Amino acid sequence: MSGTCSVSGAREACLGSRVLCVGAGGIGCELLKTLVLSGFSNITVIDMDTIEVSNLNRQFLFRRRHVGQSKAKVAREASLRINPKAKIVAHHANIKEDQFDVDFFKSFDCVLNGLDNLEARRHVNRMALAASVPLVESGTAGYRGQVTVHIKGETECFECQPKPIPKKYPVCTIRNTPDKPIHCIVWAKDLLFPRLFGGEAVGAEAEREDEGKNGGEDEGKDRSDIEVSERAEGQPAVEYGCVVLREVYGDAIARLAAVEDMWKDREPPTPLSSDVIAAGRAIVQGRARGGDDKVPTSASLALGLSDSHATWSAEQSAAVFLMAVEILLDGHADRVGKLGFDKEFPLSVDFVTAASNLRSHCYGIEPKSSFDVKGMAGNIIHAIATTNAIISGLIVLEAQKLLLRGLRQDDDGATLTPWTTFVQHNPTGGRLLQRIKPLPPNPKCYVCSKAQVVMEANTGLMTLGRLVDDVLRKALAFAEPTVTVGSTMHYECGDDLEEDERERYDALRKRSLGDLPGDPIGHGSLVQVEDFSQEMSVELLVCHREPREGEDPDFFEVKGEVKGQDGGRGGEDEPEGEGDSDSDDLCVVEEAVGEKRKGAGQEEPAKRQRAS
Ligand SMILES: Nc1ncnc2c1ncn2[C@@H]1O[C@H](COP(=O)(O)OP(=O)(O)OP(=O)(O)O)[C@@H](O)[C@H]1O
Ligand SMILES: [Zn+2]
Repeated sequence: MSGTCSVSGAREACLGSRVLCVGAGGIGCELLKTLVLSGFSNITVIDMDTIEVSNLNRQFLFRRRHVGQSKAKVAREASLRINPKAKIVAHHANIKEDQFDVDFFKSFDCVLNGLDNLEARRHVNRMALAASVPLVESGTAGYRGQVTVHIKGETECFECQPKPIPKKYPVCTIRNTPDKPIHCIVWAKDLLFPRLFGGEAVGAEAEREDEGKNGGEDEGKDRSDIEVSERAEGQPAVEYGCVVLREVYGDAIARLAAVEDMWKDREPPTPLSSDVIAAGRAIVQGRARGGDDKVPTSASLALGLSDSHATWSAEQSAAVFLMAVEILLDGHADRVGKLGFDKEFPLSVDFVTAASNLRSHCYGIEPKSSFDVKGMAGNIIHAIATTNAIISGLIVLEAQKLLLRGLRQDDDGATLTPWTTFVQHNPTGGRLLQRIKPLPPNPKCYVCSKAQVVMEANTGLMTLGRLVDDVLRKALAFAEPTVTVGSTMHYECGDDLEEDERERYDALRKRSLGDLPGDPIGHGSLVQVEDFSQEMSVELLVCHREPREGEDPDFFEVKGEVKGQDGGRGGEDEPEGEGDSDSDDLCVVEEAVGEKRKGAGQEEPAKRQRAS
């Protein structure tokens, strides 16, 4: 073929292109449907998950009879029914597995993402770069969504811009000075619930302010320090629940309120009155008992509080609290000590709703319904099928342009320009979609431009293990990092290591950077980090410094373009959705926004344009 070809010929070739779809969830299902309806005939789909009942409302390739089956496989069958001529390959697997190596990615003409987590997105970004295959990335959060196009050397990669980090709350706000419902919810979920029913460390949301210390040997140590008596031998669960209420909401809050310094600029909390506790107990004791001995699945339903959108009075909250304590301690005795909050476990939602609302009551904060609490505690942004459908249409449009670009060399390019498109929540000027030109690659990006990464740390304290786990894997998203300084290889991983090598690396992991044999890592060290699975390498410049006052002694800061990705600082924005007039059915907790909207480019267009 010469430099030109007919439009219809190009179109046909475009539709025959090899397309890789990663994810067969909310976006993935819509995407597969749109691809086959548009005539695409050579599709590979990967998803590691099985179908759940909660997927059925929007992942319409799936039916109730498919619950428990592979999403990728069922999505393939359903798409084949739409277009039986298409060739569709399905993998029920994690995209990070070794079988999906760079050669695998090279076998496609474009990659289309319908993922829901940053880790997988970053991995696919690196694989697509290594394979020089264009990537169309997408994400939705409720009514919002975006599609971005990543072409190596031409547009920014997925990791060129720092992504918003998940919101963490200062632990002192959570423990002592809450002023928003979410603070009380995080307290109930991450501190009180584990204290009474779990053996787990506090969850991810209530973090120390001196971040960077979330992991390593200390994990599990940072338990709830809520002081509460143990249940006495033979003590009825409801009586014990009353003791907890008195100690945690009465005595502890009275002690806190007496610390005058704390309340100079804010209202002190009011301890929970014994009347409220007594009224709660009376409601529980007066409830109509069912004839059978079955353990109730829900405390609120057992008390006749069936409207999940209603907010309970303080007395009702006390009743649900006591009821949940009774059912959990007596009905689930075998699991006590191991229970964690789970948005699908109604008793934990009941408990957290009641416990957080009682705390809100003491602090003069508005109460929330169990529906709201479930969303906020479970970090749910309710997915909206229409947004997924719009986004999928846009992905296919961008994919078609990308593929045609390779085929129609006679085109002047104008119609085939890739766009970053945002689906807006509050359309400006009547426009639902807003598009901007993709930015060029960021020369400071360590992923696509090989820029150096600077890490500040206390090299006398930081262990090799922490460097590998928290810096390289977590903050920099390496899958299988190898660490070399000068001529010394300090660390490598992989399944093919000999036993003695593994032992040697395990021993080295415990040593501090400054104490590594051969070429220790100290101020000014240049560390070569390579990941053969991602075909990626970076040079890490280490700057030793002592911790600042009040800082975690084992801090680290990764500087340059990756700042904001170390789970460290920033992100002081107000929680989105909170206080929004339309937040009723859109429970947005910023943790979830951080995760979901990190999807692809996710800043509002106006902000990005200013930045560019
Ligand atoms: N590393 C991965 N490899 C393969 N598939 C992945 C990977 N990470 C995420 N996915 C898939 O991406 C899809 C994302 O879809 P979606 O956001 O609709 O999530 P969901 O789990 O189906 O729904 P929800 O989280 O809202 O209940 C999921 O089906 C998930 O299994
Ligand atoms: Zn980049």
